[in-house]
Amino acid sequence: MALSPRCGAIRACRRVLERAFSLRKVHSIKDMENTLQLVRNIIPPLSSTKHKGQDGRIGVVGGCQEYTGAPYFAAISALKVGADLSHVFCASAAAPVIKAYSPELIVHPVLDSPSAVDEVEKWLPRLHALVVGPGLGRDDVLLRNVQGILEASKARDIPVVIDADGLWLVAQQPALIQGYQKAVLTPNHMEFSRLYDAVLRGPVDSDDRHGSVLRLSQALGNVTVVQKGERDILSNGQQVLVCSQEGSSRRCGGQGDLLSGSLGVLVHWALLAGPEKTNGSSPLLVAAFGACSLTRQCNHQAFQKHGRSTTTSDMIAEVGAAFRKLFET
Ligand SMILES: NC(=O)C1=CN([C@@H]2O[C@H](COP(=O)(O)OP(=O)(O)OC[C@H]3O[C@@H](n4cnc5c(N)ncnc54)[C@H](O)[C@@H]3O)[C@@H](O)[C@H]2O)[C@@H](O)CC1
Ligand SMILES: Nc1ncnc2c1ncn2[C@@H]1O[C@H](COP(=O)(O)OP(=O)(O)OP(=O)(O)O)[C@@H](O)[C@H]1O
Ligand SMILES: [Mg+2]
Repeated sequence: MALSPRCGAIRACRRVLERAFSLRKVHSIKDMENTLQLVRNIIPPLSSTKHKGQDGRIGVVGGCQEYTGAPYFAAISALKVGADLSHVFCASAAAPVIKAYSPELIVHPVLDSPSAVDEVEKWLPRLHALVVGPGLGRDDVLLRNVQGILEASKARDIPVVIDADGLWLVAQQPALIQGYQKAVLTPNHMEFSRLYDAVLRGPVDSDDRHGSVLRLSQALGNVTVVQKGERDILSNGQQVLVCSQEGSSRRCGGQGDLLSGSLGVLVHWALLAGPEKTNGSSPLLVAAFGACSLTRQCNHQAFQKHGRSTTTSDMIAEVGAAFRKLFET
């Protein structure tokens, strides 16, 4: 349908206003430092009176025949950031491989079983957060099971970070997370375009990344969205944050898995701390800002040592030092 000139002008005017609105929210270095302080506020103190599990029991749902690295990266990152226990719920073919990478992960070969939803549901009361999607693949049986796991998690009010092929599922069925206030989506460039197109029925305006993230979050009922990229743009439909922590130009696969695994723990910590500790800001946005900053700092530090040969394993080896530098200053 052709637009009347008046309608076109109104639309252009709206664009300018929206852009100005989102640009106002661009984070200055001072804002970045203030937000990092909020992340510091949500980190639970280490204490000799705590028992195993109190600082986080995280579940990663993903891992199939093709992809075993992604769920490993996410689950080990959760542990390295400070969770006490990290579970992986994966397809049976992936389980021995993931177990062999690390004795520190608890690996459940259940995702392709006919009773997958029940098997995972048994563990849900013991989990603080789920990270859904790293290395999940797009097999229909697995996706159907993950749909059931997401529904069961929502029914129990468990926070969920949705990444990678979990976002593929959400793009097919946005209703799955519509309005769920404890969901955080972490799309890369492609995943964001797919989601945006599915939910808003049109292409992303590449000149207006802030507005696009804001609109997607709003259209999903204020679900928190983290668009990863040269700068990470984060929104809960009300506020837009930008994370431009220095990283590097090295773009090896698996960095997003480090981010989603870290975020699983930080989401749990942020919700436990509550808005008093985040100065009224959304705890989930603060957690997401923390995970983005940490991932980029790991990338920066690993690149200093390894240059072009940097891999995600090198970044994971930097989690402890990067965490101290950003959050324990
Ligand atoms: N070692 C592993 O097991 C890994 C497995 N992975 C898994 O691989 C599966 C597919 O993930 P993909 O991320 O490939 O998802 P997609 O299949 O949606 O592909 C994303 C595509 O977007 C492209 N892209 C990324 N950023 C871009 C940008 N800024 N501009 C233009 N193009 C851009 C990438 O080159 C890639 O081809 C997921 O299950 C994921 O978890 C990845 O996490 C990487 C590591
Ligand atoms: N151009 C860039 N410059 C600097 N950092 C970037 C750039 N693109 C992505 N990143 C950072 O890399 C991390 C992972 O983002 P990326 O877009 O690679 O995710 P992904 O494609 O999901 O990764 P994965 O390979 O794990 O699936 C994020 O912390 C993001 O901030
Ligand atoms: Mg990814």
